[in-house]
Amino acid sequence: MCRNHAPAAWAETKLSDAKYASELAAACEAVTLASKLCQRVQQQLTTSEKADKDDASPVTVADYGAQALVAWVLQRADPSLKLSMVAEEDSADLIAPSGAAMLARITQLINSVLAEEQGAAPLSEQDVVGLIELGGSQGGPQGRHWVLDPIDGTRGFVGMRQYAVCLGMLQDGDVVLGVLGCPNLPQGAVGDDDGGAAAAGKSSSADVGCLFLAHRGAGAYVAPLSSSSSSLRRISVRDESDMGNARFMESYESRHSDHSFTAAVAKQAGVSLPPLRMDSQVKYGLLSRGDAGIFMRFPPPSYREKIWDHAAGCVIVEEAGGKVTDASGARLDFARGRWLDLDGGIIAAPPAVHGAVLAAAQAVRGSKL
Ligand SMILES: Nc1ncnc2c1ncn2[C@@H]1O[C@H](COP(=O)(O)O)[C@@H](OP(=O)(O)O)[C@H]1O
Ligand SMILES: [Mg+2]
Repeated sequence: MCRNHAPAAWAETKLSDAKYASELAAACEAVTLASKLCQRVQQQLTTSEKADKDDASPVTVADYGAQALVAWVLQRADPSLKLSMVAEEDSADLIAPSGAAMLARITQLINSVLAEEQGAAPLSEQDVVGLIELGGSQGGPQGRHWVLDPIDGTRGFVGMRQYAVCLGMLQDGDVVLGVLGCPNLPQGAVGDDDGGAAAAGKSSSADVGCLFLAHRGAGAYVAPLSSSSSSLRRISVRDESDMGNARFMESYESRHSDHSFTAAVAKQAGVSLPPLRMDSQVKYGLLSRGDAGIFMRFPPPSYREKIWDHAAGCVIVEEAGGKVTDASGARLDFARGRWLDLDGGIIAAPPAVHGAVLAAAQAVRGSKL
C-alpha cells in the first residue's frame, strides 16, 4: 500500500481521486528531493568546474545522488512492492576500487540532504549502491516500471543553464505519470534565447524553479518547485494556428539535434521566429505551459534514444493537449525496453500545428534523399 497522500493543492483538481494519485504524490516528493540535491551541487560548482565543461565529476555526483534519492522515496512509499526502475545510472564505476572516493562523496551528500529535508537516518555506502542498482530494470510491456533520468541535460547542468530531474511511471506499456523537476526554470513565461543561462543565474530567487506533473486522464499541471504541495496550476499547450507567431524549441547542443535540419523544417512550415534553444526535457514543460508552440529533435541517424529522455515529458505534453510523435507520425512506444526505437526524430506540438510540422519535416527529409 502506497503511503503517500495527495497534497492539499490537489483538492480542487481531478488529481485528488485519480487512480495513481498516491504514486504521483510519491513521484513529486522524489523529484523535489532529488532536485534539492542537484541545486545544492550546482550552487557549489567551483569556478574551474563551471569553466571546464568536460569535468564530469560534479554532474556525476549529482546524477548518482539524485538517482539514489528517487529510489529511496519510491521504495519507502511502497515497501511491499519490488521496485522496478529503468534509470540512466548504474553502479559499476562506484563499486570499482577507483570509485571509492566518489562513493564516499555521494553518500555524504545524500545523507546531508536526507537529514535536513527529511530528518532521516543516514544511509551506508552499501545502501546507496543498492538504491542505484534498483535502476537496472529492463522495463517492457507488462507491469509497473518507473523511468528515471536523474539529471537530464547534464551539459546544461555544468554550463549553469537548464536541466531537469525526470520521472515517469510506465503501467502495462503506457506512461501514466510524469514529473519534471526544473530547478532553473522561471515560473513566468520564458521567451529569450540564452539557453536558460540568465534564469540559472537567479536560481536562488523565489520565482525560479518549477515542478511539472501529469496523470494520464487527469491533466497536466505546474507548481513552484519550492511549494508544490500548496500551489498548482493546470496547463495546456498554446494552439497557435498562425505559424508566423509560432516559436519552436530544440536542443541547445547541435550535436544532439541537427539545427540546420530544423531550420529547414521551420522555413518549410512557415515558422519565422528564431528557435528557443534549451537543454533537457524542460522543453516539454515549456511546450505544455504554452511558452512555445513546437518542439523538434532530430539526432544523428546513428543515435538511439533512451526511454528516460522522453517518458515524463511525453505524458505531460499529451495531458496538456499536445501531440508527440516520431518523424513518421507514430506515437512513441515506451514498452520495448530501455531503448526508444523511433523513426528519424521527435515532433511535439498542439495537434493542428503538429500536422503542419510533420508534413514539413517529411518534405525536407524527402528532398534530402
Ligand atoms: N549525440 C547525441 N545525439 C542525440 N542525443 C544525445 C547525444 N548525446 C547525448 N544525447 C542525449 O541528449 C540528452 C539531452 O537532451 P537535450 O539535447 O534536449 O538537452 C542527453 O541526456 P543526458 O543529459 O541525461 O545525458 C543524452 O541522453
Ligand atoms: Mg537525459
